[in-house]
Amino acid sequence: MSLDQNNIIGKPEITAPSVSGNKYDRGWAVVFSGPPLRTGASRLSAQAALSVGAGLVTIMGAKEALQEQSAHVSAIMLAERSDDLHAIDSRVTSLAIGPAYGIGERCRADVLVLAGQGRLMVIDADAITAFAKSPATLFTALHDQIVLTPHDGEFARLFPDISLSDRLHAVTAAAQRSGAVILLKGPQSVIAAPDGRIAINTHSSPWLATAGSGDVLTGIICGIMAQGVGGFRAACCAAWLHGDIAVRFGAGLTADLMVKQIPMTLADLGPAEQG
Ligand SMILES: NC(=O)C1=CN([C@@H]2O[C@H](COP(=O)(O)OP(=O)(O)OC[C@H]3O[C@@H](n4cnc5c(N)ncnc54)[C@H](O)[C@@H]3O)[C@@H](O)[C@H]2O)[C@@H](O)CC1
Ligand SMILES: Nc1ncnc2c1ncn2[C@@H]1O[C@H](COP(=O)(O)OP(=O)(O)O)[C@@H](O)[C@H]1O
Repeated sequence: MSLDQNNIIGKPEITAPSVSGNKYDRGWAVVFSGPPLRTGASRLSAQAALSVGAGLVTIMGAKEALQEQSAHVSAIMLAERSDDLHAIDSRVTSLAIGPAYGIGERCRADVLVLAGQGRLMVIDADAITAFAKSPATLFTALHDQIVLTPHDGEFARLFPDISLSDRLHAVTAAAQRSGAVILLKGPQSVIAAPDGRIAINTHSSPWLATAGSGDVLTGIICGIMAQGVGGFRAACCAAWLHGDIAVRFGAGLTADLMVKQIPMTLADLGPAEQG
């Protein structure tokens, strides 16, 4: 990934798997499932994470939710969550929580425990909204390898006093306050890190604005992170790739189709270096 003098994100590079490597070398992403009848969003995230190159992807959730997930996925693994989220396998390299997760106390507790593990992580959707009344509690648990991916409504819930009239300023202030990377979604998504780095993705199309699109973005970030890419860079690369899918596809794009387009988008990033 490159940035020009205006901090506009350029085409990312991908690293090909090593000839002697195995799937664990490409990382292991865990995506948290929503409850029964709300499992689709996390499934989109998990499918995107796998397609973008994570070596393994697990959907973790309650047994009833996994029974629903199991009717739809094959390569993605399913794991029943235990009450103690500290017990997640130490080989897991990235986490994603939020898409259709529910916004109750369980969500807040889970986010805080997971954020405290120091892993690369994406916090999206309900996992943002759940902290609307207590953003400071969330911020105390965050670190600079966590990416928050709010749309404007979610941003206003966490940062009600930060005006979105100047989006670059708003995202910079939010990253500094939260201690995490902020990816503010929109026609031109803006990404800022707590250390002051900032980037803008202009490679996009309005066809990206469709239900579940943000859930796919969350999965792309998590899948890139799984492979060892840090939070800011993973967010920038993912925003470009997500936009590229829509630029190529145009009319009729749906979130399900976005996942299927990921290999085509990656194929055009070559020639890949061997990792
Ligand atoms: N296939 C699925 O299962 C899908 C599940 N989804 C889940 O549905 C839940 C609700 O997500 P939503 O984002 O729809 O709703 P939110 O709960 O975030 O609230 C939507 C409201 O936020 C405000 N808002 C302000 N700016 C906005 C913007 N740029 N985009 C959207 N809303 C904006 C509007 O008042 C809007 O009515 C999340 O858990 C999400 O993950 C959605 O991602 C859609 C697809
Ligand atoms: N007008 C637009 N042009 C380009 N991209 C857009 C536009 N509006 C929204 N997007 C993108 O579409 C995605 C919508 O995500 P989100 O609001 O989380 O939807 P959902 O909750 O349905 O998944 C984001 O990646 C955002 O950047």
